[in-house]
Amino acid sequence: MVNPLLAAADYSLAREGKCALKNRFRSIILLFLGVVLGIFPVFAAHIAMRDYLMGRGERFLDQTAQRTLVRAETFVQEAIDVFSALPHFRVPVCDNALQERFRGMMLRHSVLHDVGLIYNGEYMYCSSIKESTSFQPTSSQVIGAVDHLSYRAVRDSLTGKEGLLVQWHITEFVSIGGFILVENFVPQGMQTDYVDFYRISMKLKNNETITESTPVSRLRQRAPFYSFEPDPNWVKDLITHEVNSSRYPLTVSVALPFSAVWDSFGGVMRVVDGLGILTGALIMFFFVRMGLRKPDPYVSLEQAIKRKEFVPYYQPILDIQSGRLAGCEVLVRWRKPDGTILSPGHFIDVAEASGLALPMTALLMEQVAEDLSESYAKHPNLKVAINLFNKHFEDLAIVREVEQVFGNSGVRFEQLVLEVTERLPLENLDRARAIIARLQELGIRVALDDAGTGHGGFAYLQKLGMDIIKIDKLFVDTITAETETVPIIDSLSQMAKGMDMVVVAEGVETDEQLDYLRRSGIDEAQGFLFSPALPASAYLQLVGALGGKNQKKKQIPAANKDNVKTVS
Ligand SMILES: Nc1nc2c(ncn2[C@@H]2O[C@H](COP(=O)(O)O[C@H]3[C@@H](O)[C@H](n4cnc5c(=O)[nH]c(N)nc54)O[C@@H]3COP(=O)(O)O)[C@@H](O)[C@H]2O)c(=O)[nH]1
Repeated sequence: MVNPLLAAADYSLAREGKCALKNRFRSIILLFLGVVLGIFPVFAAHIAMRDYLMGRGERFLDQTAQRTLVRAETFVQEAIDVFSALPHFRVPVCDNALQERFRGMMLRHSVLHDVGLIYNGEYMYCSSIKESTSFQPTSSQVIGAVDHLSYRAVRDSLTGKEGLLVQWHITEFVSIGGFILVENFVPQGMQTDYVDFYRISMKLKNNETITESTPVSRLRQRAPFYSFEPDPNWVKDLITHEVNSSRYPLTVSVALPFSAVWDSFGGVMRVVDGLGILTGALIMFFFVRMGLRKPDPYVSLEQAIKRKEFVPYYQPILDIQSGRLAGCEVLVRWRKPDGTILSPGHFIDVAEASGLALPMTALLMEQVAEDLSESYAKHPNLKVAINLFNKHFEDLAIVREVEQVFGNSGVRFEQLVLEVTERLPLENLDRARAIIARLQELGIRVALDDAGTGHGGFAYLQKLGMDIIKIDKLFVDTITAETETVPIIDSLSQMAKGMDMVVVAEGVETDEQLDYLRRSGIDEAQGFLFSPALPASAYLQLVGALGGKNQKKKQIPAANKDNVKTVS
């Protein structure tokens, strides 16, 4: 049969393992987040910059298209203004006077490459330049916005120049024509980052191209004697923008390869990418650090005290001469919100070093009073031992605290034992003595814990005026079946008896140890042989079963055996 009390202790250890697993899971999640969130800024910076550059390219195209269209509209308007000044109500006679007039118009208006009469839309006679100019329509369709006006794309057959022919119709067959050179449409010398990359084309509304200016054609214009190898990439991945004229059947479309915009920002992009990588690395570093960092123990303890997560466990102490339950020692446990139970080894040193041990003890005392009041009021012979820290012996605060907590509780001062460890030296023995004396005045007993392990020894016992001495497990462990004598236990026992002190042995685990201790006259003992530290409910059950005033020989649950142990 498994001892249920030890099973409870095993369960606690299992919970501790579960807690470590949970922390590891948290670290893995944080590391994962670090990697994911760290990569994010690298892409985000790149995409944001791409969008910005795309917008910048589109703005440039829009401006260029608008400027080109305004320029073209101005030219066309100028030609129409010139024609409207002519007497167009009758077919003019091509005489010298008319030719002179056309010549004058052409010279005054640099926009016009030629002006003349057009017959049947085929050629220009009465031209301002020569007797007649023949031209080839490059557009199959004539487009007119107004009845007597029409527009068509043409090329001068003599010079090969492309242009827009604006015609003012006088009769069905005769019209006045103005030949505008489209090379003038495209704004020259635009100072932009992309001047050598964009394509600009002007179309009539029927989609007939009047003119198109490509990076290659512009370069040829600038340096006609060089042979250019057009960059095959310039037509790839084009950003295009189109604007339509509301006055004339004209459309301007501008296109720019995105790579041109991208390349012009190569330096900036490298900086942005670098910043993205840096930010990503910082985020990654932050999360990785968080993932690998253990929570600040001080902060954790402080929060745990506020949330009252420290709870008392009670290890039964037995009178090994009579077999009666003598009381218990309070051993702190950290009950985490997820139910994990941590033993003091995980936090007691930090609590002591940080000073948080004081509020932790205050919290424990309050809970002890709450847990035991009812039961201990019925069993005044039972004691409860509470461990104090060395810092408790620096001022009288502990006396006030004990009075406040237990003064009105069911646990009387006479039932209280306060333990002071010999392991750590007390700073000021006189002050400690005064504090102990005040506690004893109230009826509280004081025990020297871990006796024989520290440097205080006999001096502590004498100077501090202890009531109880607790022999450390270290010495109890040396007792085996073959042991005849353990000098330190025997001498401590004798000395204590001489000073009228009660002797308690700690960490009793075997029958042999129990026999030896009892033979040596040790009064009380605690240890896994009887029971580990128990939660309040289990201890109160035990008190209910064993703690009666007239206890006789009782059965004590064995810790390491399947049967039960009788202490006689
Ligand atoms: N100032 C305070 N110190 C405290 C408090 N609660 C505990 N402690 C000190 O922490 C140390 C570890 O305590 P814990 O893990 O609770 O271990 C105690 C017992 O569970 C253990 N024990 C008891 N019997 C046996 C046994 O038979 N075998 C075995 N292997 N271990 C056993 O010993 C510890 C009790 O030690 P002691 O206090 O010396 O009686 C420990 O130093 C505690 O003192 C607290 O509230 N305040």
